[in-house]
Amino acid sequence: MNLKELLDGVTYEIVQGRPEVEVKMIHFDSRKVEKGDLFVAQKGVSADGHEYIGKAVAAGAVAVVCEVVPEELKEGVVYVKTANSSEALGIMASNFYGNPSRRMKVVGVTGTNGKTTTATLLYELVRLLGKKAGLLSTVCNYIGDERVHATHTTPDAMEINELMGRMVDAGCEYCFMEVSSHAIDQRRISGLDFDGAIFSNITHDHLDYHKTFKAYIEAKKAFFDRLPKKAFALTNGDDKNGMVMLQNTVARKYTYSCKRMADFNCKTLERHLDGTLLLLDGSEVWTRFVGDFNAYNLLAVYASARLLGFEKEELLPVMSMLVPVSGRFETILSNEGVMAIVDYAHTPDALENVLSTIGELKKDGTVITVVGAGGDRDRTKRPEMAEVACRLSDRVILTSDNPRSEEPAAIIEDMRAGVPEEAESRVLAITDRKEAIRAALMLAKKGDIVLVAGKGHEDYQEIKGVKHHFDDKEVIKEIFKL
Ligand SMILES: CC(=O)N[C@H]1[C@@H](OP(=O)(O)OP(=O)(O)OC[C@H]2O[C@@H](n3ccc(=O)[nH]c3=O)[C@H](O)[C@@H]2O)O[C@H](CO)[C@@H](O)[C@@H]1O[C@H](C)C(=O)N[C@@H](C)C(=O)N[C@H](CCC(=O)O)C(=O)O
Ligand SMILES: Nc1ncnc2c1ncn2[C@@H]1O[C@H](COP(=O)(O)OP(=O)(O)OP(=O)(O)O)[C@@H](O)[C@H]1O
Ligand SMILES: N[C@H](CCC[C@H](N)C(=O)O)C(=O)O
Ligand SMILES: [Mg+2]
Repeated sequence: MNLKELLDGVTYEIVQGRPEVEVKMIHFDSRKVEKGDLFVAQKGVSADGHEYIGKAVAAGAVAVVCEVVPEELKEGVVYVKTANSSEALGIMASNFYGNPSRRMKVVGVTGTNGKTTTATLLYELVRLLGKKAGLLSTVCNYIGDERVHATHTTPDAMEINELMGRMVDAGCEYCFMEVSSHAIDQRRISGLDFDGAIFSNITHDHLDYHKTFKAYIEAKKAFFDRLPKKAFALTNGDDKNGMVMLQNTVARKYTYSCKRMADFNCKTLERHLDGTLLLLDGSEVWTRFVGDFNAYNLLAVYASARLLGFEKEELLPVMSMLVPVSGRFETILSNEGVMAIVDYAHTPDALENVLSTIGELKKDGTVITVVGAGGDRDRTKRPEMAEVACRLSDRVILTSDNPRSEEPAAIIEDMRAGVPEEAESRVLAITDRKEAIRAALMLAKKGDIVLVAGKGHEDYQEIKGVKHHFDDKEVIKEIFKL
């Protein structure tokens, strides 16, 4: 494709050369550039791509898109200046792959918690209704039935469009995707043609990246601000910041709520450990999901499907067929009657929701929580997570999550700061996650519940740059001898 076609929709200025040059591939990492490629220089968190323009050109780049043009220009290379390279990259990535998002109904889900659940259930729902669909999510990406390994919650702009292009080729009519706040801020989604956006909730997370809660809200809101008129903007009316998302959008605005008047409503009628009876849009529906927070996810799924044009009568029976996503409130019962629950709760709010749910549903017996916090991520959530765990469980074992580049013991110390004095005797710290899980399961007696939180579906533990195989469910089954 030639550079001029690629730049369609981008505001730019040609500083040197002619835009008719043929481009083989687009890269934003100089280390991947080969002869005939285009290099896009963007400012990142730890580096600035502009410093690698020389390397990219030396590797054979025929064109460079950047915000600041280098002082020395190499002859024969086209230099393009634009105000925001990441924004330009999104648009060019879409053009490069033939704008696949315009050829499907694309719905994005944003929010601190519930993105994977909501996006995955929408994907499952339309497939149960006989439609072909794709999914971009934390756990796994899907092109119809085909699984594609996921490295991010929202992939980079090139990968998004490459995957969407394959979805279109496979005949997918729908694409559901998680939209992380990092992705919005880094413009990984710019250039995409959305048909709908869903906001689940916003609570404490990612302050390492966004710095303030206000900036975190603004990042999420920017997704709604940039929606086209034809799209629906569906927000959680019960979240404190739900209406903020709709303030400046030109999209069609809708709300969902379990507590007040809204366009779509739901009420929990009965709570059980194996499911929940809901009053959804005025009709009783049995669902295989546990926890009031899942009523919100299911309501968002139902409302979105209605806004995509599906009828209530065809939707309700299928809502009962949906099953939980891997690593979200998954229960494993031992032969001795101890129940382990694996859940991906890795924020204070998620932990609070899951533990409150367990508290409401358990009969007698105690609750033991095994929890850690990720390294190289928001430090300020660590003591809050420990506080919630202590408040809502009888015993707590603090352990490692993905320490990444940090010292596991130091992360546990950060968590310890949130342990109230009264709870100290109920808290243990065991750095080795497997030993921590083993200790909790050994302490538990018949009727007790052990929550293993934070890693859910993950099948690895990242320590100092190396991903070691680790799977909470596998470990539990091994210790339970199942
Ligand atoms: C903090 C963050 O989000 N970083 C993402 C970002 O990288 P970065 O900004 O650190 O890049 P950088 O290293 O500063 O480099 C800046 C630029 O120079 C280029 N460069 C760099 C070195 C070089 O030799 N040559 C070169 O050209 C880089 O390619 C880049 O374009 O852009 C990269 C490419 O898109 C991402 O892979 C990377 O994700 C990192 C690995 C990551 O861990 N991200 C997490 C925090 C994340 O994105 N999480 C969210 C989910 C969060 C949630 O809601 O739970 C997600 O969507 O997955
Ligand atoms: N609607 C919700 N509100 C609050 N907590 C939720 C909600 N849905 C799920 N949770 C909790 O959050 C955890 C993560 O859920 P899920 O994977 O759906 O969220 P996510 O937004 O995709 O997370 P990530 O940011 O890591 O991609 C669940 O295991 C559960 O503990
Ligand atoms: N998408 C989230 C996942 C966190 C999962 C938890 N296990 C951790 O490693 O902190 C993040 O990158 O912040
Ligand atoms: Mg997710």
